[in-house]
Amino acid sequence: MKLKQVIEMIQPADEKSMQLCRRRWDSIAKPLHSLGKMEDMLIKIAGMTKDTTMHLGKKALIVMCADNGVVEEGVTQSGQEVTAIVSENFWKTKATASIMCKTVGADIFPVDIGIAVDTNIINKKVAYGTKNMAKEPAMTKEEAIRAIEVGIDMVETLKEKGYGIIATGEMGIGNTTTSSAIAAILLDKKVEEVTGRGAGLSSEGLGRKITCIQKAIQLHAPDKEDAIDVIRKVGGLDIAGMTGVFLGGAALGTPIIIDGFISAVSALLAVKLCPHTKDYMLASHISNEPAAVMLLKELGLEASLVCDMCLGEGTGAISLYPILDIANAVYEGMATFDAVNIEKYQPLR
Ligand SMILES: Cc1cc2ncn([C@H]3O[C@H](COP(=O)(O)O)[C@@H](O)[C@H]3O)c2cc1C
Ligand SMILES: O=C(O)c1cccnc1
Repeated sequence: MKLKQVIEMIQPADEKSMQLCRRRWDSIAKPLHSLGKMEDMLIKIAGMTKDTTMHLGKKALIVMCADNGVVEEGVTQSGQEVTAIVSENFWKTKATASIMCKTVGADIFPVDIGIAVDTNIINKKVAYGTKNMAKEPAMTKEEAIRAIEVGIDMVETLKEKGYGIIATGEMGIGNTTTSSAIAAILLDKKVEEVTGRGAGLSSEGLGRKITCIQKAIQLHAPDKEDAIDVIRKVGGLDIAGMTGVFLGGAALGTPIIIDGFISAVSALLAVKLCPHTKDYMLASHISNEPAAVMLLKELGLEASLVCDMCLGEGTGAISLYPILDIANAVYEGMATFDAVNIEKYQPLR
């Protein structure tokens, strides 16, 4: 589906379904709201799917994998070749996210949306990596839109295959540099406030990373009000792809789980393109990268997990799946106040 068409399709979440879901939670024989965010998440999902019976179907993780030209500026601890190696390991259940997916009963879909070499994962390559944003725009406007549409199409395909909820993830050496650039622009923050060490960068490297991002922003002056302009000048194909996943989920009524810092940047870009997209997002954890909390605040979303993770790949997002399963088991299986014949619990004043 085309981006323009998808943006037109997106509607706010369904209030009626959320009310009914909340009523069901309140009728269950336990203190009101005693499962906290577990209850809130299911209520939000009911609004997304227009279904209070919580038939989520199969669970997926889409990992958008791409290289970033800016790596040649010495802003990462590892070399670019790591992107392809880890991305292919997702298929072999040898990368962290793939092992976690197997454990929680989710299927992983690694997508080559822009790795610098050919790979054996799902081929949706828009380019062999982006250009170096410190010298020229990372990509063209057409490439940015095509990458967003790859994300939209992935959601459409997975929905047709019976997947009812999708976690977002990414793999791309250098993508905390592109993410920090976008965060600085969208949040109107100083680059040093929103830039961290990514995958274990040295202090010297961190200094180079901050200077490089400042240079790129100064060079291209991205228009804060134009998400596509921001993506194309200082973004990445992986970030654009995840932005498309959020938009596709909102258009098709599929809940999409935000992972850490990089995924939250994509989520905010999607909200900039269409504000109602937020209704279809669940925040999972709070990444250790400095901008993660700021992005969730800007999105107006609260994460359920605090695990000090900062890995990416979707590891935080898929950690939410067992929690949702537990919540759903209680929601569907537990007796109501009427059934156990006790008065509804009223909190003491
Ligand atoms: C072996 C390895 C596996 C990873 N899995 C995720 N990332 C994470 O680190 C990268 C971003 O950090 P930076 O911007 O500093 O390169 C992304 O690929 C992200 O998914 C990894 C990084 C490495 C090195
Ligand atoms: O939170 C993230 O998404 C993250 C942080 C560090 C490295 N890679 C990903």
